[in-house]
Amino acid sequence: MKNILIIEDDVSFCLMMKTFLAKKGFQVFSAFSFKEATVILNDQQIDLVLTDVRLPDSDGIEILKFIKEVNPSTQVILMTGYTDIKTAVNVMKMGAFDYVSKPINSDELLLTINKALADAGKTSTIVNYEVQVSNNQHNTPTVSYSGSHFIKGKSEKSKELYEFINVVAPTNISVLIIGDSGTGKENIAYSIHKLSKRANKPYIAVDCGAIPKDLAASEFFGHVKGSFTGATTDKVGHFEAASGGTIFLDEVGNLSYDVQVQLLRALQERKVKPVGSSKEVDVDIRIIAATNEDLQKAVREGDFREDLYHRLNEFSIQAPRLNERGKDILEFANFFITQSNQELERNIQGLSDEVIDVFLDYEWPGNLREMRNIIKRAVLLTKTAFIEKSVLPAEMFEYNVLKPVDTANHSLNGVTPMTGTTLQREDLKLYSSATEEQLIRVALEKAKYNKTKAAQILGIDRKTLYNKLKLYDIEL
Ligand SMILES: Nc1ncnc2c1ncn2[C@@H]1O[C@H](COP(=O)(O)OP(=O)(O)OP(=O)(O)O)[C@@H](O)[C@H]1O
Repeated sequence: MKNILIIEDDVSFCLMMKTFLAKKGFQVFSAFSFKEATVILNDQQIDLVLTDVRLPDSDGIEILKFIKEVNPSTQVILMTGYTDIKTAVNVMKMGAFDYVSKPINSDELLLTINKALADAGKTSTIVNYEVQVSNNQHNTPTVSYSGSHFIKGKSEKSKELYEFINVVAPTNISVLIIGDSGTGKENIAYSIHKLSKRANKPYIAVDCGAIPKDLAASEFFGHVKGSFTGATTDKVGHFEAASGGTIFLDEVGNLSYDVQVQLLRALQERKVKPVGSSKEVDVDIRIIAATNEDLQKAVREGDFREDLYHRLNEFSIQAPRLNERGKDILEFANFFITQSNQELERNIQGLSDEVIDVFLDYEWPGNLREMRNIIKRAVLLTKTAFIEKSVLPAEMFEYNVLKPVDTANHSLNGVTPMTGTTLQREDLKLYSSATEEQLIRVALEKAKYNKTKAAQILGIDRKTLYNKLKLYDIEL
């Protein structure tokens, strides 16, 4: 039986989830604060932690750091409202498995938990590579990758991206893929490998954020039996395993300084020495790295070695954000609908016209990963043939209220009504309390602290606004 720890300060919600997961056959522990959680994490062998991103005494980043210190193989899933998506994405960069948006849908949660548990312990993936170029129902060229397919897109940004991929792939030069989380960097790396001369040799993807500092040398270079406590057998490292092929270093900015030194040496000398061994092993690898951090800044601040940076960045590719890919957005949406239909055995036909507008208008801060998650959830909840607005998460509408106002079309004191309608009175009720507080603060700011105007912006009456100011202890 797998052990799950829920960390959530909303007591009734926490208990509700506890009951739900216990019914699904898990052994469930719960904590209402970070402090309580640390006691449980120290005492119990926890397979998966389901945690709110924001707790009274801590936040997602601190929680993840602690968990990874106590037990690096514990999977972490974050629960988040819109205002915390940025934090959730940061925590994912540091090794959390995924995030689920509030309000939580139980089926979606269960799917994510099962996936995380099935994935536990993997810091690298060896991919089977049978590339086929095929056509999906939208006539978009796709490349097969571990049984699923990928879309290239037809927008200018997408064309430019694949031009770069095609140019650099046949060479042996190191590529640094830079881009926000969820933009498809891993897919780009794999496409380069597949189009290279090494296509029939191993492709090994290493999540640098998930490797504990102390084990990094052994993970990369291997070890011999008995070289340290726990080294009960010889182990081949990722470099040796990838020899002849490609190694993909995801989240390369997360490597500790010591490991950066060792990595640089291995890249320069093309030899590695397993921990505890006196023999060096020749390795022939092509290296592709990815980052969603500003590595140049990290270099300036002394956190990332300049020589390694240049070694990795012989050629750089910028992964475009989803909202820069124009009409490709709808192709990606159809692709994820087909994928979710298969996964969930549904038969959703597409997006309603209204949802198409929402999708084209939305910022997609979590890029392709966010779209995949939103569509999976919508496919699960949709009872009709087409996905309607009612099954989209509230954050897709909140986003337009909260995002900076930068075009002339915005009205009503800077609040952007979604798809041409004004923010409805009921809308505020959909939000979780943390988001609601944030919305109120933003509205007040936009209204220059004029309460009547702020109430108008929020679509509530002044009395309700006063009550909420009191509720959230907002002083003006
Ligand atoms: N071209 C594509 N077509 C269809 N799906 C894609 C494509 N590229 C990426 N995806 C999907 O989008 C999601 C995010 O992709 P991926 O993990 O490659 O992003 P990433 O930029 O590496 O993210 P992170 O920075 O968080 O590691 C995955 O579910 C992936 O399957």
